[in-house]
Order: sequence, then C-alpha cells, then structure tokens
Amino acid sequence: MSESLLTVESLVAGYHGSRVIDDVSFSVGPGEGLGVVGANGAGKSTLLRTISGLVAPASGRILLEGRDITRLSPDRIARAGVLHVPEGRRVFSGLTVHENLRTGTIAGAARAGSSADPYDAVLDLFPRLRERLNQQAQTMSGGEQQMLAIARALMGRPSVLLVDEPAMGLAPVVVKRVAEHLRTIREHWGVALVVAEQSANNVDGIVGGHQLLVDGRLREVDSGGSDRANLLAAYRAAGADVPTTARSGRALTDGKNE
Ligand SMILES: Nc1ncnc2c1ncn2[C@@H]1O[C@H](COP(=O)(O)OP(=O)(O)OP(=O)(O)O)[C@@H](O)[C@H]1O
Repeated sequence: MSESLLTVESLVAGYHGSRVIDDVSFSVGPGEGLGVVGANGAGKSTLLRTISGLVAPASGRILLEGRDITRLSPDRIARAGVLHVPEGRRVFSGLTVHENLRTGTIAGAARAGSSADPYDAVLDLFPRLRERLNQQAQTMSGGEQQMLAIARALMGRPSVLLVDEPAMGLAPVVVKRVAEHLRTIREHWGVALVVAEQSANNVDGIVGGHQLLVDGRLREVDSGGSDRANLLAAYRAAGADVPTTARSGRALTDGKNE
C-alpha cells in the first residue's frame, strides 16, 4: 500500500447544523488522485472547503502526513502544503499574470525547507502564461484564467492540491488542455490531487478514477463490475453526469433505450 499524504477520516460538515458531508473518508498519496463526482449542491465544494479549513467540521479528522490539521486556520493549512483552487477561478482580475503568480508565493515561502522559487518551473509548465506575464488577468480567456488559478496555487509548492470544478464553463478542447496540465502536476510533480466535478469524464483523465458523492457520502465506483443497475442508480441519485465508457465511447446504460 502506498504512503498516505492526505487522510480524511469520518468527516462530517455542513452549515447551521445541516450535514452536507456525512462520514466521508478517503486517503491519497503523493502522485495519486481522487475524483469527487456529484451534481450541483451535492457538497463537493463543502468537502474541499472543509479540508482547506474554510468550513469547520462537526466531527472527523484530517491528517497531512499523519499530522492532525483538522482545526488549523486556512492560512496555516495552506502553509502546511494543502492548497485550494476554488470554483470559478478566482484570480485577481486587476493584477497581471506575473503579479497573480507572486501572490501565490507566500504560502510556499513560509514553509520550512522550501527555499527554491518555483516561478520558472511553473512557467515551463504553462508556456501560455509566460507569453502573457504583463497581461491583466481580466483580459484573458476563461481557460487561461483557470490555468493561472492553478499556476498560482503551484507557486505555494503544494503537496496536496484541491481543485473545484476546473472544467466549469470551458469548451471541451480547453477542458482537455487543463486536464493534461493537472495530470502532469500529479504524475511529474508528485502532487496529491483531489478534483471535484459534475462529470466523471472530466476527472477520469486527470486522476484515473473517481468516487460518487451521494447523500453526503463518498461511494466507490466499480465501473468494471457487473452491477450496472446499482451503478446507474448511484449516478442518478448523485445527479451526476453518466460517464461514457472508455471502450465503446457510448454512455453507460442499463440496456434500455434512454
Ligand atoms: N455558506 C453556506 N451557508 C449555508 N449553506 C450552504 C453554504 N454553502 C453551501 N451551502 C449548501 O450546502 C449544500 C452543498 O453545497 P456545495 O456548494 O458544497 O455543493 P457543490 O456540490 O459544490 O455544488 P456546485 O456544483 O453547485 O458547486 C447546498 O445545499 C448549499 O446550498
């Protein structure tokens, strides 16, 4: 079994006493990933926001390399190496690409033993951003802004990256490009990735698999298994997009005409 970097144990969280996330557990190691798939309102953002300290959990534990970070403040969690790319690519619209990247340096610079500046490596990964260093973020395309949001998080030298709906509002060809970058960050930078999406198709290429978020709980997906009816019922319960199968390219169905 691989070593775990991020471990989430029996996490319960919500708002004003509600249970949006109910007994969620998982772990990811360096270079590994988890896709969290669910519909609007399933609780994907709540899960990521709880891990990054923006929502206080009702119970459960979050461990980073065995260290309990459950009750740390968001800035201390970021400094510990867990960085969050929120939904809606919140870049600083009035700042240039270079300035946006430099705002991301702070978390990484504060970490012990992380003296090397990742600026050049980040720009090597995103040559499109290197071409636009002096361009204001608000004048960039949606895809470029999403890449900038991810690149800014990388400036903080994450060991764990939480990415909320990176495909939202982007054309399929751009979604593919962003996915390739995220896969590189996982495979070649060794970052542990947790990616939330409404469609399994958008995460499988990044992390090689996913779990469904149903009724606040993460549910394993055994897409190679024989129990297709249960699997379909889970997707429907999750309100998630039914994925296309890798082999046929057709939507997974229960054999009926839909
Ligand atoms: N700040 C908040 N205060 C109260 N309720 C909230 C708050 N944020 C989210 N919720 C509720 O928690 C539930 C889960 O929302 P969340 O944003 O986590 O879902 P999601 O799966 O990320 O959806 P989306 O795809 O729309 O982002 C929803 O019912 C939502 O209304």
